Amino acid sequence: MTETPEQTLLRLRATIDNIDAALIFVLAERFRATKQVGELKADHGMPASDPSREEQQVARLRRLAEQADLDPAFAEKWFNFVVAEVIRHHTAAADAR
Ligand SMILES: C=C(O[C@@H]1C=C(C(=O)O)C=C[C@H]1O)C(=O)O
Repeated sequence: MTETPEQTLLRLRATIDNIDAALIFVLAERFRATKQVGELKADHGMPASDPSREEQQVARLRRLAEQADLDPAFAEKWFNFVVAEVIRHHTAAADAR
């Protein structure tokens, strides 16, 4: 029996909801790790940001995005958005010392 368009939409949306949930958990794990990096940096007077590391990460993520058929410019934008928030946290951790 073939699906109706409404059933197809519901099925696809269930997949989207699962993926969104997975992204939230993955992001939470990433921030759990970067929080520890922020505390380490604050404890040892290290700078909040590391532009050369970020450059390497962007190059790697752009390559991965191309392989995955994802727009590399979008991957870079997403990374920069996340890193800006991480650096905000690191700066706040250093200021709190
Ligand atoms: C997490 C770090 O701090 C900053 C945040 C990064 C990130 O979120 O990937 C990368 C480099 C740094 O600007 C780090 O230095 O590794």
